[in-house]
Amino acid sequence: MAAAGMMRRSDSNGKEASSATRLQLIDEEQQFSDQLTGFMQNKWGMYEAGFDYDVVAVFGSQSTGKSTLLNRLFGTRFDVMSEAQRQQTTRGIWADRATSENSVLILDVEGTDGRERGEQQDFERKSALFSLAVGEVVIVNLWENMVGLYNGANLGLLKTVMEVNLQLFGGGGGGGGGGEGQQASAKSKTLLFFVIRDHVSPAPLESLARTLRADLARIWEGLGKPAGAPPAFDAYFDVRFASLPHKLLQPEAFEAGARELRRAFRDRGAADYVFRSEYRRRVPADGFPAYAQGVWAAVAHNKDLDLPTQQELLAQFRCDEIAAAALEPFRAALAPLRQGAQDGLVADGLGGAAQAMRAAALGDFDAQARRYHGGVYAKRRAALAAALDAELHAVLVAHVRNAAAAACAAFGRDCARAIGEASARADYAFAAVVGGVRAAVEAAYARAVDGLAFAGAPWSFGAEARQLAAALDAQTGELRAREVARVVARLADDTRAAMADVVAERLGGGAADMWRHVLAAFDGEAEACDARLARALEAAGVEAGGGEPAAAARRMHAALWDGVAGLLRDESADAAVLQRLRAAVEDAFRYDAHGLPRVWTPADDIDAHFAAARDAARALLPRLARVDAGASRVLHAEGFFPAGYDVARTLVLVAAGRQRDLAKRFAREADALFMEAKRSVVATHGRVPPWVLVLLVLLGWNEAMAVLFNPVYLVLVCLVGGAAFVVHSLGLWAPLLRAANGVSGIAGDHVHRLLVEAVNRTEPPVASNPPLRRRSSRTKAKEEIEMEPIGRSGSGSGSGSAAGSGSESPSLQQ
Ligand SMILES: Nc1nc2c(ncn2[C@@H]2O[C@H](COP(=O)(O)OP(=O)(O)OP(=O)(O)O)[C@@H](O)[C@H]2O)c(=O)[nH]1
Repeated sequence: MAAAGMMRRSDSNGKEASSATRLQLIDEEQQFSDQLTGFMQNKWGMYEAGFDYDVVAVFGSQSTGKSTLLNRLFGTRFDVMSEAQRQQTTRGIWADRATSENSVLILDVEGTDGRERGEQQDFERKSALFSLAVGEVVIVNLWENMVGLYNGANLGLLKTVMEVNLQLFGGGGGGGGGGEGQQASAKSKTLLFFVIRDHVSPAPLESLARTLRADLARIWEGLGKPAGAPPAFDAYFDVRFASLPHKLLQPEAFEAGARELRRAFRDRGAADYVFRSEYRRRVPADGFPAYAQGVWAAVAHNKDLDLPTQQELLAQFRCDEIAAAALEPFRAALAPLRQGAQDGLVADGLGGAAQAMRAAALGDFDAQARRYHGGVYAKRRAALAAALDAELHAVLVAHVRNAAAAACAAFGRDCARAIGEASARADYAFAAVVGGVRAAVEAAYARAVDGLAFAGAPWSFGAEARQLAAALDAQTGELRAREVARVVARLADDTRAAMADVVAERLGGGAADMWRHVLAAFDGEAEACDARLARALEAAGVEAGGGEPAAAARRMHAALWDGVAGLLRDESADAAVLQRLRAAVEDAFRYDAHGLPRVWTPADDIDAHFAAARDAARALLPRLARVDAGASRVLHAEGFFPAGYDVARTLVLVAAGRQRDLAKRFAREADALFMEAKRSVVATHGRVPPWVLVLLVLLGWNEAMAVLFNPVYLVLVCLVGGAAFVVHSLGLWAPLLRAANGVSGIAGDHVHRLLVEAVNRTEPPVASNPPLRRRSSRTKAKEEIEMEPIGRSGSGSGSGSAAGSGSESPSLQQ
């Protein structure tokens, strides 16, 4: 288990006071600390450094002053062995940040010779692999007296460093990937910075450096190189040398040398500045914990440490983390937009917001993830973009559909309003009104979807725009059809109104050519309506010459004729037809050729006149019963009506059955007319002869004088005369006579019954001769009048004259 080496007390291990900023990255049990991320974020402040940080490790034999040197150079607080106790202090690998402004991570590696031989070689190799994989500068710390002595430990350490370096960076640079980090790591060089301690001999540093270079060359020559690996030592390493005086014997010189050396590690502007970009491993600081852990995991388990693979794994891990982090604020910002879209709202400026959200998420991702393995970064970025687009597109599509639905609703609503307002105006044009509304709603839709199909987005919403256009086209078609239907209905109403007078006049006249006039008027109206419809269709935006105008014209023709046919049916109702027949027979029978009323005389042949008038009226019935369509230019024209329109059905106004019924009813009414004529002859010419009047005067002279000279009689006569005058003036003679007849009949019957009873009382009844019930002649006549149908004399067609002149007219006999 990893352990943080924080707050160690000097009394427990003989070290100096510990610092809270150092971390035992790899402990004695070779466990990797799980606190590296926390240290980088919170204690060292390096997590956001990107590539702008450096890693330096120190190698060397145990207790050769490595920790002391690091603390001098970088201000770290690594444990330093107490000079009194002289025991190993650094176990595993410790890490701390330099106190300089530059972000420098220092790795204090356990000294060689610190363990048993087998264990030592194993850990030495592992720590070298790890340090070279994550660090760019390796400080090799050694005593001056060890230089040139072919000390086994130092030779072994250098050999190990070169071997693992070849393992890591040999072989042509490892796997590809093309990313920023991958390219850099494949070409990374390592700086071997030899610090010769206790340089007290007169041998100059250059001499010591030459010796060490010769050792390095000899070791390099003896190493087996991977196939394809650059053979030159310089392809992998830069080498620098420095020496420090003896710390105890020359403390001031030591401190001065340490300060000078410190400057080389801190001063970025110095010509000999140690940390150069070509040494960097190009692992982003925020990925360093995962990278270092992955490297150590591979090293600790003796797996092949393939840095490109490690960097790729790191990139995958970190890119996923970064993508997840980038998605969070994106989803938070998208949530209200999604809710609005689900609620059917249309948001303003959604395109800009969507683009900004998408760009922000990708920007957040790019800012961190682009430092990682290029191939992985590109894949993860594409995956992130796809995830963003999927979520964004769902919201945007819903939004676009809301906008389209709103546009359709607004189109229907605004068209109805605009048409209602404009249709009463003289310059009303359907196409212009609807076109204006459509332009407005399409502009509103365009504003709503503006910017939604921004650059880089894999959608265009062209299909939605086409669907909206199709929906608006369909709505326009429906509105246009309603407009045409409205125009057709108006034309039909106008035509019906215009034809009403013509129909009434012509059918009332009943002339033989009445249908020619009626249908000529209809033809004219139809032609006028054709012209009006053509203008209306043009205003409605219906393309001339297509099938639609012709179809509309056919529908209009049907509507026109339906209206007129309805008019004709109204005029062909039973009462109307009877009225026309009655008027016809009256006109012919009652009026002479000059239009003067006839006064019938006994010399007139009433029967013949009546028969002629009745036959003429009867001839009118079949004429009224059916429209003579042959008189029209258009009714039978090809294509005048829609297919399937049954014009023949509309031509029949009075069916055959109705005709027969009407003929009967007309005959009865005509007979009444005939009877009236007959009575008028009797009334007019049935006068008392003059000699009868003279005889009456002579015979009644004495009675007249008696009345005149008797006041009682005179008053009685005056009263009776006055009453008679009143009855005559009021036309009450007929009912009075009927009442008198009734009374007299009843009285007669009563007297007759009394007489029979009296006779029956005086004479025994004769069984063979039952008493006869004799009807009075008056009652019998009355019953005959009531029972004889008045029209019987006239109902016999073809025998009108015989009926008129014979005994079939009881009223005449009376
Ligand atoms: N002679 C000499 N002694 C030194 C020098 N620097 C440090 N020392 C002493 O060497 C001893 C070990 O110092 P450390 O810095 O702990 O050495 P180290 O290599 O880190 O030790 P380990 O971590 O145990 O391997 C201490 O007692 C130091 O005082 C030096 O330059 N010369």
